[in-house]
Amino acid sequence: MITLTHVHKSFGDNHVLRGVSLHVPKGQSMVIIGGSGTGKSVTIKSVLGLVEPDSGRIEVDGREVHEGDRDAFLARFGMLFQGGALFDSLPVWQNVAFRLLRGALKRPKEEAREIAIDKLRRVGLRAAVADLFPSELSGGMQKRVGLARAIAADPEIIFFDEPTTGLDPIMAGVINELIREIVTEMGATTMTITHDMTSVRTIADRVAMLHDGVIQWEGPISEMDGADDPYLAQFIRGRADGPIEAVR
Ligand SMILES: Nc1ncnc2c1ncn2[C@@H]1O[C@H](COP(=O)(O)OP(=O)(O)OP(=O)(O)O)[C@@H](O)[C@H]1O
Repeated sequence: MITLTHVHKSFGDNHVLRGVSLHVPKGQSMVIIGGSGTGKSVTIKSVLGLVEPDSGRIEVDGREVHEGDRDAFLARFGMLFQGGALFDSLPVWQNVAFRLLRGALKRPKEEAREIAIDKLRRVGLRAAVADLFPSELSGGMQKRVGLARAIAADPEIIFFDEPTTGLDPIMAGVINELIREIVTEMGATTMTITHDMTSVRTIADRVAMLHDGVIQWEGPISEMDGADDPYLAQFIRGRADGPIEAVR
């Protein structure tokens, strides 16, 4: 499980996180929503230890993220980056097996390739795709490859950063369904950032809305539509009128 307690982070005079407290129970899928620039990425980077908070605590399974061995800590995470973030110079299978070919999770090359092909199949891609290069794939296929890479090392914790950005609505739906299935079958603890309300409804067990540097609302997806928080209501219905200032 992941617990953030009163986390603050500023960049110069930009006070982004102003006391974020959030608990992600083990095996649950937490989706973080909120306007552009509200600090969703900064929150996730803080959990990964890529951004150091100015104050507050972040614990994974009761342990401060900055304590202990960094390699062993990062080996527990999988990450699907915004835009796929594949290496153009590497064939697909080496992208998928990237972390199995080096570092704490290193395996023999043949085994790493087999795992990559197995994960590609899991996300609906045939084995022949393994030897293509990312530039030869459509955006939807690249997203699947990114997903296969995120799950390659069977991580306990997975982060999804805008998993459907740039995809058409049907492909976005396919990726959302795939993420939900995989998360359920792996029993992974996940945090997802998205602006896509369809993703929220497909992927989330719980939803947290970040606004003005704090978690404005948090609860199970089943309670989201009926919640009487005016900020949440405005955001999920995409209304220009409400307490959140829309800059036009
Ligand atoms: N390394 C950094 N240095 C300086 N400012 C930063 C840095 N990282 C983030 N910020 C600032 O922190 C704020 C929050 O950024 P963040 O990327 O977390 O927003 P977000 O909620 O993920 O937005 P979006 O939905 O647009 O991706 C922004 O104002 C951004 O400029």
